[in-house]
Amino acid sequence: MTTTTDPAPVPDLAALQRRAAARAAERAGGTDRLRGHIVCEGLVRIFKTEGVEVFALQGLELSVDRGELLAIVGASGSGKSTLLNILSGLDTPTAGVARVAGQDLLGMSARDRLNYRRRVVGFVWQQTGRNLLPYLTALENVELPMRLAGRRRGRLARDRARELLDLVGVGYCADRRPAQLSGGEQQRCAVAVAVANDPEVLFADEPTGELDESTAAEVFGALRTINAELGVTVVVVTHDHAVADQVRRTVAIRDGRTASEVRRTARTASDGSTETVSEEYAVLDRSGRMQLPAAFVDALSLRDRVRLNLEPDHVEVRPGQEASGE
Ligand SMILES: Nc1ncnc2c1ncn2[C@@H]1O[C@H](COP(=O)(O)OP(=O)(O)OP(=O)(O)O)[C@@H](O)[C@H]1O
Repeated sequence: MTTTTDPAPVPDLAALQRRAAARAAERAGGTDRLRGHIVCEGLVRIFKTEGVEVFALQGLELSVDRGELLAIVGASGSGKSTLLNILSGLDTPTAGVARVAGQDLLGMSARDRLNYRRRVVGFVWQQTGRNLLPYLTALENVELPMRLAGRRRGRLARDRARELLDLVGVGYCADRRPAQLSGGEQQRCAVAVAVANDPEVLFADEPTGELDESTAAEVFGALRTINAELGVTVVVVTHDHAVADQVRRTVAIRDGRTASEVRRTARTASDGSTETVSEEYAVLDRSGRMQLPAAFVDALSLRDRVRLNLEPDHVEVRPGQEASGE
């Protein structure tokens, strides 16, 4: 439904669900796989502090399909937050390509960036206090971004806010302030706030980091619902294995690069039950560079250089020291 004052048609929940179905159909056709809803190519971010340069991202490659639910993992300092800050429009990369929903994040004007942050992407941060305003009720918190963007007002905003709180399972919290909610309830409200303006992509930085296991599962369930019901592409940075194990693809970042990824597929076992098969891949960039898993490097004490042999169906990597020892 649209009011005469609204500049653009505002979809209701049913329309968003239809849009999600259309996106799923488009995905099945494979066009998005080629384009990528989120694309990073050779992404570099250098921080300069007191004359010292820190390479937080060193040529990171990433492609995420429209409607995907992706987890990003990595040790502390590997560059996860730097990546998320860039993708959510809070920070600008030093070099490379970063494109989200067709928008080039390097060439954006300040005005485009504001619009991008209000309408194209939503975020949920680890610190619950960063997601919700303490003096507003849950319902008012969800309404606020709609009012700020001028997208929905009055009754329309209120009804939509209630729908979203219901969708993430915290409709009963509508009239409470954040201090009257548990950590998990606050984060589920934060998910509703983040999707209030129908973003294309939702970024969540450690959204379950401060929660116990069962509460974390509820918050992750809310992200999953948003992904499945509304077709929003969701990227979650997490240390939580329970979260990382539940998504189809987990990308691991090491030293500012995408090092490896785990893909999970469902398979029917011989007894008819469904089992999940996980396969780990190293990520190869456009120049043919890849990182060997740290465990492989340690197991064979690989260092400095390795020997490569091309075999008919694989590439062999052997310690380079053998040659000097001969
Ligand atoms: N504003 C900044 N100024 C200088 N260095 C920074 C800045 N932000 C990040 N870094 C450095 O960049 C690297 C990557 O940091 P980042 O916060 O992205 O890692 P992370 O994987 O998110 O870590 P954590 O899991 O601990 O949050 C680190 O070496 C960090 O010290």
